[in-house]
Amino acid sequence: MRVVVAPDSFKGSATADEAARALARGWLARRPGDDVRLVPLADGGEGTLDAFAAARPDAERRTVTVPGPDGRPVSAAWLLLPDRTAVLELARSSGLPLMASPDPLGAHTYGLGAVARAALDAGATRLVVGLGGSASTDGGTGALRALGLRLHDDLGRDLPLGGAALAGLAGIDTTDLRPAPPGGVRLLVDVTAPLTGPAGAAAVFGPQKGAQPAEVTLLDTALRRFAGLAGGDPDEPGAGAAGGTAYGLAAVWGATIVPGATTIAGLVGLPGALAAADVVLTGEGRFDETSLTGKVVGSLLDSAAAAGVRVAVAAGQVAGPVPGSVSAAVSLVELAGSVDAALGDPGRWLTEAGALLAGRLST
Ligand SMILES: O=C(O)[C@H](O)CO
Repeated sequence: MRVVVAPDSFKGSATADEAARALARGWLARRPGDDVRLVPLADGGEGTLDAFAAARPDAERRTVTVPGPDGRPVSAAWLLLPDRTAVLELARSSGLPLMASPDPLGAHTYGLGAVARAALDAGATRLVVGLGGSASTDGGTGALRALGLRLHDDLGRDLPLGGAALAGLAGIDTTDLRPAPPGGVRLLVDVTAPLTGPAGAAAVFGPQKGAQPAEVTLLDTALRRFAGLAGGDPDEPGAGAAGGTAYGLAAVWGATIVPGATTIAGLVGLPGALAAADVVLTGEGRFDETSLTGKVVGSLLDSAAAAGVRVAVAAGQVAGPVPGSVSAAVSLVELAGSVDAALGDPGRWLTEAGALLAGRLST
């Protein structure tokens, strides 16, 4: 059988590359004669830079120290390609795992803007920015402020950083905003969520950043206030990515929003790999209905169906009904017996899952 192993990262426990290797090890233990090709994926969130780096060995890797989402310094990597395109990943500078403790109201994206500034200073003429896995719900205002935007209250005072402060926003001043690079800014987004409302950034992703229901309401109101002054299209699919960073960068900096999963899949050669495959083995930390809204596994299900390739899924957890387009699914937590056991040795359980799925798809 010709097998493509194309997982997303298992956030916090295995990179996409580590997951692909472990799944393939298990598969080959059960079916040693198969032709197995590894195509680790990403969707704009964590792992995006690695996916680009693997696909573009000519990229120069740089790092810069910037304020993280809670203000503590972080060292954030980014890539400079020979054509002077810079590739940035928000999760590296402003991601949820960088927080010492959750702060859904105060966490911010200032660090992302500082990385963008460093890339522009280094001569980048075009930016590609992976958005997802953020700690904040600040509409990208932190990033824009690092680039010179001023946000003030009705007394003309600068607002503090963070999403909640936007509830007191009275005016936006772009006088000192650094212009976007001539080649433009492309945002690779990990979700199709709009900025606000029940399917928006605060309602859907606020709770995973620690927001309680009243805080979700406050953040949603704050984002609406920002959108009321910044214009643009808060309903554009993906505007809600990374706590609304996609919206902010699109509305204020003229950035373009594109689906991260399909764009990265194209870049790393997934369509060609699928065309020559019988089975694709994918996976992610949690497989649930949000997986089907622009994430790696959902978009891979669509591509595999179009290519007539069977799909097997290994996920840390499988929640809710498994779609009919999936031939077999395995939960690492069920395999290991508990969340702690699964997280304690992800390589072992991914390998076991690979072997189990090879057995199930043999019939
Ligand atoms: O960062 C976030 O808010 C989620 O990954 C959705 O983009």
